[in-house]
Amino acid sequence: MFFVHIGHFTLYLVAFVATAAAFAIFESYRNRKGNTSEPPSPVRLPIIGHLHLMSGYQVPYQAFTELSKKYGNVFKLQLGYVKCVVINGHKSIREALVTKGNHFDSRPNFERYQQLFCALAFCNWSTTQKTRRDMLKAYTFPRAFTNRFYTLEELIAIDTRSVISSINEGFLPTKPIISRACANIFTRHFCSKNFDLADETFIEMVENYDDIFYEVNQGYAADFLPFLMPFHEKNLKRIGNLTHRIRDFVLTHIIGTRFDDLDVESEPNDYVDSLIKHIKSGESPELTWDSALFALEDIIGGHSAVANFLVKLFAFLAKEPEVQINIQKEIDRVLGNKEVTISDRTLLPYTEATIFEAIRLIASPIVPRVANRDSSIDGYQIEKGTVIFLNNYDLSMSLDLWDEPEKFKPERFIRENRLIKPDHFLPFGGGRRSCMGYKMVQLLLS
Ligand code: HEM
Repeated sequence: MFFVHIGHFTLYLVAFVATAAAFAIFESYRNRKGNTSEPPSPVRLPIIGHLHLMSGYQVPYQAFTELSKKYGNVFKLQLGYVKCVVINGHKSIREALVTKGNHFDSRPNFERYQQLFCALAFCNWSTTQKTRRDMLKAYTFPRAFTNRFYTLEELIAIDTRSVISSINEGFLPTKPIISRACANIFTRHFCSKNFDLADETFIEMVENYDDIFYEVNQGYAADFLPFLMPFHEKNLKRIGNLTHRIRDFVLTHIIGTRFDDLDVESEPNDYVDSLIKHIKSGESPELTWDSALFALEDIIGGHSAVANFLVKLFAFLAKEPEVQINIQKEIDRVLGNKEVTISDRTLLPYTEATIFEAIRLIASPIVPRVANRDSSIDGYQIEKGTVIFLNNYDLSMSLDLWDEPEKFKPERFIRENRLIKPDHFLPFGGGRRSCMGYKMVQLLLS
């Protein structure tokens, strides 16, 4: 009887071990395709998955950095209904942005973004997106010492003088003045349209953009758990209304009769001309007037990014009197009493380094990507459709990459009186979806 019992027990044990082994083999087979395996992942909760791991941090990217200490550079998170992979570390981030940039060039399809005009930044990669980017390049990356460059230099100088005189007159708070000046530089540069900075309709347009910019930068649990979206309905309606107000402004005060008036044979004067010319001459790929307007609205909205950055830059400088003195000394030494213009940028490495340092510390996130096919990063398998978070915060703040990363030290970007940009400094992303405005940011901020 005892032996019979032992026999049954042994049989159960063998069956259990065999089942467990089969399961383990199945899991490992499921996790391995070729020589890649699935990225590690923390234990997840039902429905919310790993969303709870984001709580207690100012920004999710701080949570990603903490998790990377336990799970390594590439790990998997289930954020509500959305399958995500977080990528940390210079080598892996470069692999996703550059080496396999064409595998990770799509953007997440969050319902909230559909309500905002994110035509350029939140669409998937396509020939239309490539064309829109190519068309923009002439304006966002004006070649040095060309007519377009000098025109931009002149209009930046005019609006900068107006900001300085408003500040000298004690006009406070400064953010609205800076935002309006930046918006006017953008409307003049991309649309050849100058506005009176005190014009009520123009001011309303600038405020609407600022509101939308704030909204785009918020992360909602509802992005990952769409059943929560009804709780945001009122706010989304409000934001939707702002986008309509901006469309009205663009059509009435910027486009007017330009679409009908443009002679397709003529050279485009600005970005609006380029868009209209493309549509009217039926160039390929086809661009609808609606999507062209979205792209235009998106690019005018770039002024909010610059204005918000400038305000943060001034806040850093207010806390760093030493840096202010160094900048002033550099300008006095190099330019004397001459007004600083964008052509002088390269002569002022310390001033440029201050801008880099502020950009590093702000560490704005790289807009999430989506894998457009089954691929891999650092040997880990990434499934098509996975949302990819590239942890730029880690690159900007890592103790391994920067000396005293919490401190504001522009001199870290200078070697032998020359500006240097380390390879791991990627504040504008990289590859085919990199920031379209980074050159303008550098020109405007200097
Ligand atoms: C300090 C200011 C700015 C920062 C830190 C910044 C940073 C970024 C980053 C990290 C991305 C994502 C890149 C990637 O996925 O690899 C991006 C995308 C983009 N940025 Fe900026 N940006 C700034 C200002 C601007 C301005 C002024 C403009 C417009 C003139 C602009 C236009 C764009 C566009 C159109 C995209 C989407 C490109 C695409 O998806 O194809 N940005 N930006």
